[in-house]
Amino acid sequence: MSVTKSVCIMGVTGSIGKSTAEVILAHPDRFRVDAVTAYRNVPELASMAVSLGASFAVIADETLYEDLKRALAGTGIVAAAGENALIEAAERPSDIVIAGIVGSAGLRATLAAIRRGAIIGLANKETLVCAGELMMDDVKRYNATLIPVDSEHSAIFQVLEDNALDRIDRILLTASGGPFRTWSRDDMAGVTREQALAHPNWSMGAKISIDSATMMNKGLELIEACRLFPVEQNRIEILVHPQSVIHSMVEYADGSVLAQLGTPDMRTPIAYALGWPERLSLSLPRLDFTAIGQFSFESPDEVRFPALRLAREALRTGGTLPIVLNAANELAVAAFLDRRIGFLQITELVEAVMAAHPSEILTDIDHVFATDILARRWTEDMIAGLCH
Ligand SMILES: NC(=O)C1=CN([C@@H]2O[C@H](COP(=O)(O)OP(=O)(O)OC[C@H]3O[C@@H](n4cnc5c(N)ncnc54)[C@H](OP(=O)(O)O)[C@@H]3O)[C@@H](O)[C@H]2O)C=CC1
Ligand SMILES: CC(=O)[C@@H](O)[C@H](O)COP(=O)(O)O
Ligand SMILES: [Mn+2]
Repeated sequence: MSVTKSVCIMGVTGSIGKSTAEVILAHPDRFRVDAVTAYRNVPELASMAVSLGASFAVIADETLYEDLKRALAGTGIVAAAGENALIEAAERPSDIVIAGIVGSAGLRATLAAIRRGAIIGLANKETLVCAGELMMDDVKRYNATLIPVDSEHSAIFQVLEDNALDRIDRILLTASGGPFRTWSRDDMAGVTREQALAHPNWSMGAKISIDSATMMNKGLELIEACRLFPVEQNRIEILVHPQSVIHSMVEYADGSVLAQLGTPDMRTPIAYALGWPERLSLSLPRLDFTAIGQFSFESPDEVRFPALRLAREALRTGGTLPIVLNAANELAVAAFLDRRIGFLQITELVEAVMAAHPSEILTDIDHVFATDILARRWTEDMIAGLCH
């Protein structure tokens, strides 16, 4: 007989948040939702809080507190707002916190969940890029459990044998290649927001969709993998696999390669994290191998996709450089989505900000937040310079 687990969903109005809600609603006997959070989308937050039967709902933008209170009037759900309320949501004694906020904005709340020893289903990869080593230290210190939700890292986690890190020869981190996998740099120069948002296999939020198009997503995932599974950087290979069916693979010392496969649907890794250490049942379409016909593989092209080279450089250099890479990328992607800069300028900006600001040794978590703020300022100045 399984116990009912309580869940906090950070970023419930987003793509990960909604997929999490679907898995939970399909298993009403297994889960109870305690807290839900969003940034600015009050109507969706209120409606999801009600349909999920949550007790506590947080809107991160403080100016929207009264709107949320009004939207929840008569429901018995407590409304709260602001960064401290996000932390409060993560600190409430739920069994599992799904970290589904986008960007480094999710870091304080994820740390709060770690520091109370929670089980965290981590989708919010930018937190590991910015503060990975400090986060992993805290996971150990506070006896927390981090279950990766990012599909590739979930795959690696699922095929990782106990205490096997020293018997791993290679981790093969698969990449779809994004919508411009076969495009030349010249052709990429003119792509529109709509073309860049149209991922060939996955339906996701705007920021990660653009990251997939520049392949910065794979760069961030490389850093994420090094933090979660501490093997040397050169043992992690990025492998382009346009079908997105093999979600990643681990090659062991005896030459055996273990892979996790599935349809490209985030409900599978989310269900794995929610159910862990058990597997939940999910009634999703199954893989039809004869319909797929063939799997193909390619090497990544770091010339057409410089984000891969930049992420490797940030990882190799370490210190504050991954924070600078991430902050510059977050702002550059937002500027592209606002049609203020072109597609190729996203990685050009990241490279310029990284080059202009040498890395420092990372001291503590306050240093992470201070660097994030500074790097955002530098990037904003560069974007303003480009747009005039
Ligand atoms: N989508 C996917 O399939 C996958 C996503 N991921 C990772 O998961 C994370 C979430 O991605 P995704 O769901 O696509 O993103 P979405 O943009 O769809 O959703 C983001 C969520 O975070 C909230 N949010 C945004 N900014 C802030 C902020 N400053 N403070 C607090 N909350 C905020 C949004 O609220 P509001 O709606 O009010 O703006 C929304 O609930 C990302 O880190 C992404 O890289 C990883 C693998 C797959
Ligand atoms: C679903 C998921 O995990 C995404 O991170 C996905 O990997 C994006 O696809 P790319 O392989 O194109 O980056
Ligand atoms: Mn991924």
